[in-house]
Amino acid sequence: MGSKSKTTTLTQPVITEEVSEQILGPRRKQIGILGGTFNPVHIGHLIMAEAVGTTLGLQKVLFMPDNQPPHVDHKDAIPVGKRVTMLQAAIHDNPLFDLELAEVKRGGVSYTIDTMRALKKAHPDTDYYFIIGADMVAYLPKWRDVDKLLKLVHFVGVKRRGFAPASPYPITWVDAPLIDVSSSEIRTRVQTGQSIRYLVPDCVRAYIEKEGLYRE
Ligand SMILES: Nc1ncnc2c1ncn2[C@@H]1O[C@H](COP(=O)(O)OP(=O)(O)OP(=O)(O)O)[C@@H](O)[C@H]1O
Ligand SMILES: O=C(O)c1ccc[n+]([C@@H]2O[C@H](COP(=O)([O-])O)[C@@H](O)[C@H]2O)c1
Repeated sequence: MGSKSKTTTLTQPVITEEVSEQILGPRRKQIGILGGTFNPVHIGHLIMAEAVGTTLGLQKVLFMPDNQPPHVDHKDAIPVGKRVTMLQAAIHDNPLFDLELAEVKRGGVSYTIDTMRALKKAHPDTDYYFIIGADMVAYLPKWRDVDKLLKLVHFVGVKRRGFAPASPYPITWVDAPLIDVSSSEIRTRVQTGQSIRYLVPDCVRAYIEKEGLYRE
């Protein structure tokens, strides 16, 4: 007769999270941030955020619309409120996703270093994973104070057609479905009367139609 092994099933945590934090100090949070102009938000943004959040086991992925992007001519942009409305509608049914309005509230040009300094000061117990497409990875050397920014966030790269997944900086590449969609393509399609069904969530498509966005 072999000896019987005894299995114990724990139905209650041995110590509560509160007690654990008293002993070990505050538990660090792992939060993703997808910054962008979202003019408009499209399925590429949603799929990359879902892939990074679930692959890295992040507690949240925050979608952070910029007020004014640092590197592009902003004349074509629609009012920030409309970009935020579309973003809010697009992410509302995913519990992993949330909106971060720090840059909109601050106003002016949205340099990421300014934003991340403020967020780290407000949430010192959080590790931030700043998610960028391969086009932005290629552009990183031109970001303001990128060396200082690298000490505040982990950069997570997602591949994008036409851009090599390579960088002199320490980037964590996450394998996400390759989605060949861009906001500029959506704007052009609307302007030229082509369908954007399935390229943006239906609520976003309805809003673009109702508000008559991107026709000019
Ligand atoms: N299809 C995609 N695949 C991977 N990354 C993407 C994709 N679309 C956007 N991104 C990334 O998401 C972030 C925010 O992008 P943004 O809001 O500027 O959209 P965009 O499609 O690049 O816009 P535009 O065509 O107007 O330049 C950037 O880091 C960008 O690289
Ligand atoms: O800080 C910078 O110098 C900087 C330069 C280019 C882009 N960014 C950020 O990168 C994110 C994606 O930018 P964009 O223009 O592709 O939407 C967005 O959060 C921008 O604020 C930041």
